[in-house]
Amino acid sequence: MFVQIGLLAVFTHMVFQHWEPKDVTRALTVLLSGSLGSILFAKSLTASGILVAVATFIASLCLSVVFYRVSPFHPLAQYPGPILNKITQLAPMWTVYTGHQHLTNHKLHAKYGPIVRIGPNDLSIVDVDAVNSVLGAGGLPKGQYYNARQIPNAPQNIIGMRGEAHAARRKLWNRGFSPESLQGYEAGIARRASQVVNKLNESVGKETDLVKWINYFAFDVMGEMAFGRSFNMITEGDKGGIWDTLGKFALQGAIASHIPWARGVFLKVPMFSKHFGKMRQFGMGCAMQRMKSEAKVKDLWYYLSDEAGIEKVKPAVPEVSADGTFAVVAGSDTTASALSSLFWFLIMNPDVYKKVQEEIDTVYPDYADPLNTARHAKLVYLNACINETLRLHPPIPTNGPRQVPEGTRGKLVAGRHIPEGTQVYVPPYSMHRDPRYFSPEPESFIPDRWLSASSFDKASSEKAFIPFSYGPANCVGRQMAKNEMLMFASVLLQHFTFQFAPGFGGREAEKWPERRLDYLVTTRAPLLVRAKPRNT
Ligand code: HEM
Repeated sequence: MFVQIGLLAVFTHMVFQHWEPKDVTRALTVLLSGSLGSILFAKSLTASGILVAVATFIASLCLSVVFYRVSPFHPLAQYPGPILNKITQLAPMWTVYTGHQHLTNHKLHAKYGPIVRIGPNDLSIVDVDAVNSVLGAGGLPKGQYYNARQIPNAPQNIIGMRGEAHAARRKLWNRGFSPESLQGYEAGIARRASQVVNKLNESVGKETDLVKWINYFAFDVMGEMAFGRSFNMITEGDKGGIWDTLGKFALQGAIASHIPWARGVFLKVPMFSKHFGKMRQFGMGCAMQRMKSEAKVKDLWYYLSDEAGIEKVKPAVPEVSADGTFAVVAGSDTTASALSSLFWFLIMNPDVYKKVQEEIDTVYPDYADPLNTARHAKLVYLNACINETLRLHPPIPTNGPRQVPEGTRGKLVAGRHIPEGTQVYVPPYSMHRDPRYFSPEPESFIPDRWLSASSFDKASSEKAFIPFSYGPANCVGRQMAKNEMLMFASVLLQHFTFQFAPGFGGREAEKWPERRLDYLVTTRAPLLVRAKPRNT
């Protein structure tokens, strides 16, 4: 009996392997058929006989999977990695859950080299060649990981789209980030930055959480930019608890991405579906309100819904709503993460802080308007500090994987053959700390390395610098993010001197980066500071 059931398990495994389940129903069907099949070989048709047969089948199936994944027959056998990661997707899922995916994978690269097998069918590649061959035009499409990033039964937003559908949607997005469109958003950014200055003035002499104000700023900016109305978080606080929802949504999305085929079941559990549902409701609410009221400026909705009537077929409202919601998530969490880290680096590095301060005072003399973007090009050192921040603390440290399409003969990446079906990560966090591309002292905050006068090898580092990803699905909002960061940092640095609050300095402040959790976008712990006015 054991031999027959063992063979049945191996056969079932082969079925699984070639027709990997796309949803849980198919997975259960295969499993149930196998279990029922095993009953045919049971010694007796008593309850215990059936139980032994089914248990033997399941145990044999698991063993078959384990042996195959660590065997030389597996297509990724030539790539090194921890044995547990080779065996089960649960290992990378656990790493994601801890929030230290970027740190764990970075250590794995230090141990195993530039290509690591981080999951049974997943590779992480740290090599500048992968930037173009994986992410670039003619590279690889987004992996199945992205299927789980969609809210079930909701229309697709741009992040999960591929190929021509993606290109068509991206055309609408590109219009929303043309130089003219970006100029249209500046007044809103300036208004919100000034509101934060007012709030910090109210907190003078007291400890305040800079991360909170940055979060509120980024969210209000995106509300106005995407839907033509601010969420008024700076003035009224986060009444709907949306930042809490965003954090949980990010964690659950990150975990679900590792089992995209089981997403349907995962999201039937109320604990998990709650936050997806709340985000969807939030987006629909914003969309409904936007449709009722004419926007005073050309917001992102204007471009995404083609209010100008350029397209032959107008985009459907649910799709525009899905993209609008995504814009708020993609644009606020990332920018807020970068700004929080920028201020942390400045306060931690007083010499750098002093140089930035001097530059701000020179570029905006006599209290000239620090929100004047025409002077941004002169903020050379601040720009270098932002680049260095994005290098060491990329807001999307691991990024989502691309996948070698099934039915192809694989893909050559960094001189190695990557078999079909493999998901490939090109993690910014590890790329940005690789001494081959960023030397000397790749782990240190040295903004000068970005200055044109520095002796730093910029040719190789610029190719390896991918905080906004690369290629046709790179960040469409990168210029807006840069404008926002320069405006916000300029105005705050002109008005205040920042120090860590008493009780937050020392070890507490040093440990702050460890509390940046990588759930695709990083979540941040509070950054407690004291803002001292500079009498502007
Ligand atoms: C410092 C701030 C930002 C960083 C570091 C950043 C980073 C990224 C990265 C790494 C990706 C690629 C994600 C992937 O491949 O899965 C991406 C995509 C995207 N980002 Fe950003 N982002 C930032 C700000 C923004 C802003 C302000 C917006 C405005 C709405 C935005 C909108 C988007 C969109 C729509 C995509 C998807 C593009 C596509 O699939 O074609 N991002 N971003």
